[in-house]
Amino acid sequence: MTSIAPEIAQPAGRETILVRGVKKYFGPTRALDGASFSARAGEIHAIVGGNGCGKSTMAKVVSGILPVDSGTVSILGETPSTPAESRALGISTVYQEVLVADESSVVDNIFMGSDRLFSKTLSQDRKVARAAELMEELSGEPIDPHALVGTLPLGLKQWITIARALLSEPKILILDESSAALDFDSTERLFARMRALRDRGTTILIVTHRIAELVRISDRATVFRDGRDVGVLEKADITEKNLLRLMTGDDRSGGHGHAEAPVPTNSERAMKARKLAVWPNSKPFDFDLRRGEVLGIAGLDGQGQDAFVRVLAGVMSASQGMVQVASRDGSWQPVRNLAEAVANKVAYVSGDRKREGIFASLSIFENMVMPLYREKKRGGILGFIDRGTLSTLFKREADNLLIKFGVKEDRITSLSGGNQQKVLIGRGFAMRPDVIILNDPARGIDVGAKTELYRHLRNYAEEGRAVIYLSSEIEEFLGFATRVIVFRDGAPFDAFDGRGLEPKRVLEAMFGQTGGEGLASATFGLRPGAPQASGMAAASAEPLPGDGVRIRVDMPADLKPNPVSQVLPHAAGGSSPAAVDPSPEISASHARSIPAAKPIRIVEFGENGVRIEGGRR
Ligand SMILES: Nc1ncnc2c1ncn2[C@@H]1O[C@H](COP(=O)(O)OP(=O)(O)OP(=O)(O)O)[C@@H](O)[C@H]1O
Repeated sequence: MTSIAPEIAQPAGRETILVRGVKKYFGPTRALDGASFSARAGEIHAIVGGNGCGKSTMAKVVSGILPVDSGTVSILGETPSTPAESRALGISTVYQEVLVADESSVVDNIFMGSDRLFSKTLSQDRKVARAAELMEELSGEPIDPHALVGTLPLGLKQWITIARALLSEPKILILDESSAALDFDSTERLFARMRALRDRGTTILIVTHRIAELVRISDRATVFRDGRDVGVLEKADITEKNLLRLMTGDDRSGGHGHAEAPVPTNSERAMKARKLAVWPNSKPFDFDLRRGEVLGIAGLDGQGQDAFVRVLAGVMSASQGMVQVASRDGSWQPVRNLAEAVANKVAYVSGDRKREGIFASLSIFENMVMPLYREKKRGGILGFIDRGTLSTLFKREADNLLIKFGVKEDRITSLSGGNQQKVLIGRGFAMRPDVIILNDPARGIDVGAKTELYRHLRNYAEEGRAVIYLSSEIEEFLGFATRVIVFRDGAPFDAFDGRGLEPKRVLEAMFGQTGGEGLASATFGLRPGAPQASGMAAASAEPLPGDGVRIRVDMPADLKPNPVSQVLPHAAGGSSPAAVDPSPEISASHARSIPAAKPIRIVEFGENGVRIEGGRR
C-alpha cells in the first residue's frame, strides 16, 4: 500500500535539513511557493517533480547559496548564507550545469573554491596525488591530473565536479542531475560511492529525471509540484507509478500504452537520400522516409547516427551523396545546407541546447518564434513583424508542450533547464515543418512532458508529416516509433519495426549482435550502396539454439574469449536487464566486418535495487 507521509516520524537518523514554508520568487515567477522539505543523516533523499517545479531552486536553498523570501531554513542547525559558509558547514553541491574551467588543469579544477579548506594543509604535490587518486577511483581509469580539462570528454568533466564535492567527506551532499553526463557503468560507480557515504552518516540529496535510477538508489523521495512539496514516499513506496501520480496529480501512468510499434499507413515518401556517406570512409547507403513515419535512430556513441540526422537536417554536409525532400508541389528539392532545409520545411531540434540551440541574450518568445520573423513580415519594404500571429503560435506551442514560464519577454536563461529545452522543441514545431528532425531532444525533460511530446509527434506524423527522432535512451522508442534504424561504423547496421521492435533487439544491434536482416527488408527503404558485408548474411542464416535469449558475441580475433570485462547497459523497462547467454560464439568473418564488437557482461538488479553479482544465467 502507498503511504504518503507529509510529516516524518521515523526513528532512523537525525534531521539534518529542515526547510519549512519557504517562498522564493523570481519577479512574477513563484519558484518555491510555501515548500517544506526535510532529510536525515544517513539517507539518500530524492527531490522529484516536473520541469520548473522548483527542484533546483530547493537544492540551491539547501546549499545555502540562494536567500529565501520567507520561511525557515535550518541546515545542520545553521542557516548558511554564502558558499563559503555552507562549505565550512560540510555541505557540498554538484550543480546541474557541468561547471569546469576548460583552460585549467584537472587538479586545479578539483581544488577550485577549496583554497581556504586545503591550501595551508596540503602541499601542491599532495594535491596532485589526491586529485589523481580521486579521479581514478571515480572514473575507473587513470587520469593525468595535469591534463587541461578542455581536452577531456564530458563524462570526465562531470567526474571532476563530483570529485570537487568529495574532496573532504561532506555531511550533506547535493547532486543536481549529476549523472546526466555519466554512462551506465559510471553511474553504478557513483551509486556505490553514494551508498558508502550514506552508510557513514552523510545526507545525500539527488535531483534527477532518470526515474528508474532514483527508484533504485533513493531511501526516501519528496515530490514537488508547482513550487510546493506534495508528498514524501518511503523506500518501499518509491515506484514509478506512485511518483507519477504525485508529480502529475492524477493517475496518468505516463507509459505509451502498447509496446508494439505503430504502422504508418501512407506510402508516399517525404524524404530520400541516395548513395549517402556521412563520413569519408563510411559505407554509402540509400534511405527513404515515408509520410506518417516516426523514425527512431539509435547507436552507441560515435557510430555516425548523430552525423546522419545532422546531414538530413542540412546542419552538416554529407561526405558524399544527396539528400532530397518532397516539396509541397510534388517535386524533389535538395537539402545541402540549413537554408535549403528551412526553405523546404525541414526543422531541426538539437538536444545540445548550449552549443546549437538557445540564444541566451534573447527572450523566451524570441527564442521560439525567431525563424518565423521573416515569414510573417508584411507591408513591403518597411515590413513589420506580425506580432499577433507570432503570439498565437507561441501560445499554442507553449500550451502543447506544457512550458512553465513567468512572462514571455523574460530571458530564456531564466527558465529551468527542461523548460529551455521545450522552447527549442516548440521552435521546431512552430515552423510547421513537413519533416521534423529531433536530435536527442528529451534530455532533462520530465516524464509528463515527454509523454506529451511523444503524443504530439505521433499526431504530427499521422497528419501526413514525418518525424526523425534520435535518442540515447532506447526505451523512448517503445510504442512510439514506427521503425528504428541502428547505426554502426557510420552506416545503418540493422532496422526494426512492428513486432521486431523491442528494446532488447535494438540494444543487441547497437552492440553489433544482430544479423542486419532489417536492411534487406524492402519496406525499410534502406539499401547499402556497397556490397553488403558478408558477415551479416552469415550470421542471420544461422539461428541460435536454446529458448533463452542468446546473443552471438563477435570478437576481434586478438581478443581472448573472456566475456567479463564489458558492460551491456540494461535493457529498457526498469531493473530487468537483457537476459544474455554470455558464452561467446565467434564468427571470424563477422568480427572483421564489425571491428568494435565487444564481449559483454550482464548486470542485474534485484527488486531492492542491489546488484546481483554474476547476473542471470
Ligand atoms: N534565476 C532565475 N530567474 C528567473 N526565474 C527563475 C530563475 N531560476 C529559476 N527560475 C524559475 O523558477 C522556476 C523553478 O525553476 P527550477 O530550476 O527550480 O525548476 P526545476 O524543477 O529544477 O526544473 P528542471 O527539471 O527543468 O531543471 C521555473 O519556472 C524557473 O523558470
